Amino acid sequence: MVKKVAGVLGATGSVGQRFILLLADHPDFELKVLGASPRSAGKKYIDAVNWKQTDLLPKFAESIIVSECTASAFKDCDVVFSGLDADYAGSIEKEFKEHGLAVISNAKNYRREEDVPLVVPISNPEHLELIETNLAKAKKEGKPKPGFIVCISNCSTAGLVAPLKPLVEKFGPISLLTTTTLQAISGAGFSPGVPGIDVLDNIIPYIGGEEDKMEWETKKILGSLNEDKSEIKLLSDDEIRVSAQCNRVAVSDGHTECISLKFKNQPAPSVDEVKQCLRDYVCDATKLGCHSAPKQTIHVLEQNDRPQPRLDRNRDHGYGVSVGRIREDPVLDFKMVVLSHNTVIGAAGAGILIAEILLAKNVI
Ligand SMILES: NC(=O)C1=CN([C@@H]2O[C@H](COP(=O)(O)OP(=O)(O)OC[C@H]3O[C@@H](n4cnc5c(N)ncnc54)[C@H](OP(=O)(O)O)[C@@H]3O)[C@@H](O)[C@H]2O)C=CC1
Ligand SMILES: N[C@@H](CC(=O)OP(=O)(O)O)C(=O)O
Repeated sequence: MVKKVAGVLGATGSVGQRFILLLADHPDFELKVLGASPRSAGKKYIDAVNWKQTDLLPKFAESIIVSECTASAFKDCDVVFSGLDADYAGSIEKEFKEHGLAVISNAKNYRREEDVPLVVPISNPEHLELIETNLAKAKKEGKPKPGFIVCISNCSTAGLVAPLKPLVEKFGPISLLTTTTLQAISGAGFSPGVPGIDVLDNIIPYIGGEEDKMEWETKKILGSLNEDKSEIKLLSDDEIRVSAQCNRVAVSDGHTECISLKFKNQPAPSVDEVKQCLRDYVCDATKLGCHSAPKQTIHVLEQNDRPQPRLDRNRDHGYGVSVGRIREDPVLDFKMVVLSHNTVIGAAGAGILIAEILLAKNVI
């Protein structure tokens, strides 16, 4: 198969660097165009980037000349992944969409737009049907293939919804949900990033905007498409109440979340039924045979002291989510600890898995 041409916006950042690692030797995509700020544009990637990954910079990327983030520089791309700073993503991604490009974005700017799917690929890939509906409509009207934006969720939201989706599918709605996060420093990006003096020997009990994003995005991701697949109906505050508290901790990669939940339907299932439901869940990307899809979507861990970021974040190459300490909660029904790799299934990996799903459906 001829590989699709891919580009990465924000290629020098925390998410951008992860895209480069995950797209090296990818069977479906060939990464040809890298974009970053005017400070980096015109330089060889190796000279523009401050590489911070524990894996070495892949050779193929070293000598690519960094482009400015303009649609003309990316015009030959079948898909453009964005890891842009949100201060700049809004206008750049809009221009790309208007030029007919397919953009899969990590930035928050368009997540709340009605015609933009907000997708965690292991949880709600069906929301991508919104894009298919728009493309079919344009085709029927004899218009050229339109560009589009798909948004990836906030990285903590991705970990949160991963166990919720199978539970809701099997046991019905969740009415109350609380989460307390312990978030890795790579989540704060590299420009400038969290200063060592702030985070070492410390916990920072505030991440700007994060709690609101988790509380809102969960309602869109768990919402459903209307009958003609043209709109996503968010869950209302009456259907689910979500409360998030977010903390930054001195972990390099991997967001941990302590969650508690209550089902609407009572009596609630047993702990064993909850565990079995999570173990049995197979995400659509795995069923479709997507290259990066996790073999096991949710890893249910039985050891009392797991999951731990350093030990568990790379399960299924970071595309799988770990859930441990599943037990009854004396206030709500259950509590558990969830761990997800914030720059893989919470960011770049999610973008690649979305692209693989869109490719399987002939959208890109
Ligand atoms: N890190 C994470 O775990 C997650 C991040 N996100 C989101 O993904 C996006 C990227 O995050 P992250 O990688 O952490 O951020 P970084 O700060 O590490 O990287 C930002 C990128 O944006 C580029 N940039 C900055 N200014 C401009 C400009 N004027 N024009 C074009 N490009 C510019 C930078 O290029 P240069 O190096 O040249 O300055 C860099 O490549 C953000 O929107 C973030 O909120 C979402 C989920 C998880
Ligand atoms: N705020 C997240 C990462 C992020 O940038 O999220 P968002 O794309 O929702 O702003 C973190 O600090 O770990």
